[in-house]
Amino acid sequence: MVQQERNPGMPLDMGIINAIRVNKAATERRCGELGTRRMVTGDYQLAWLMRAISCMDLTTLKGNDTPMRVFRLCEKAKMPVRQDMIKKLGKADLTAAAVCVYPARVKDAVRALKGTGIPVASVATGFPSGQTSLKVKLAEIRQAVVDGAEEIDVVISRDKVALAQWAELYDELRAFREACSGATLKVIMAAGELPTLTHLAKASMIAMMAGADFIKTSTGMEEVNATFPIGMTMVRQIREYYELTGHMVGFKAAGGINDAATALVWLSLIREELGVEWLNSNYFRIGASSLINDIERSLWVGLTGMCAARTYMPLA
Ligand SMILES: O=C[C@H](O)COP(=O)(O)O
Repeated sequence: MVQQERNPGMPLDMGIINAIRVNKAATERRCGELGTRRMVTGDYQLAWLMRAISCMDLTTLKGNDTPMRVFRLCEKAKMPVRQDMIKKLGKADLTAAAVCVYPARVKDAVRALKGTGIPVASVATGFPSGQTSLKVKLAEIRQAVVDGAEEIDVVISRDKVALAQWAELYDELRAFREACSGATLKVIMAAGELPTLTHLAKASMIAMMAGADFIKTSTGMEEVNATFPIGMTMVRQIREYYELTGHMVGFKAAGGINDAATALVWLSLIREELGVEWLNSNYFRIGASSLINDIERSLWVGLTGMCAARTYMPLA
């Protein structure tokens, strides 16, 4: 599909922000319906699992990440599923959407992915807590871009949300967007650390007004990460923003997504709430450090009707 013009953002409109309210009970009720009807099966399921892979930011965010671990992850991003399976699935090739690493590992990933067209995403701005100065946050973004990251996953200042400092939040995100220059800006809401779904919805709208290309649920390190009520709240703001401006903003679900069945529910949430136009890597990502193997095993089961032996396909 043709990619739309990048979201340019818009001036902060407090009238819109003040009017945002989320009905938690209704949101949870709606989420309870997900995955219970109209789920894809058979060949369609295989196609959807492949879609999930092509929308995946393969991630490693560990204190003990080394160039070798990043190299191995990049090899997995280039060939996420065994070659013979890809052939059986009737695909010419299949890759992950991006590889996501800490800033110190960007150069390793850029080197490993050279010539593949797979972008490197760097977390930044004092990930995961964001508890550092604006000056340091901006320097971190700029350095990651200089090192070759094409996508920057920034964290919001949760204190600004808790204190309802909406203008300050907008200004900071605007500055992040400028520091990214041409790189894709993904704004992590760290939703599990925000007081309510209404705060999350307001912060999501502000991120889009400030020019976010994607809004992302979580760092993967909060106590509560990518839940469906969190995702539902965010994608509904994406829909509002689209109706307001005509700009499609992407959505990234991240944190604790580690089985194929859950990944499929995320895909159906996007299809039902935003439409199939969003179901590609320009507008939808799943950030995950341990999902790919379960999807690979599910593809195997779908292709052969048998479970893969531990020795044939690693469990993790
Ligand atoms: O951005 C991606 C997340 O950090 C991944 O979280 P996970 O390790 O729970 O899959």
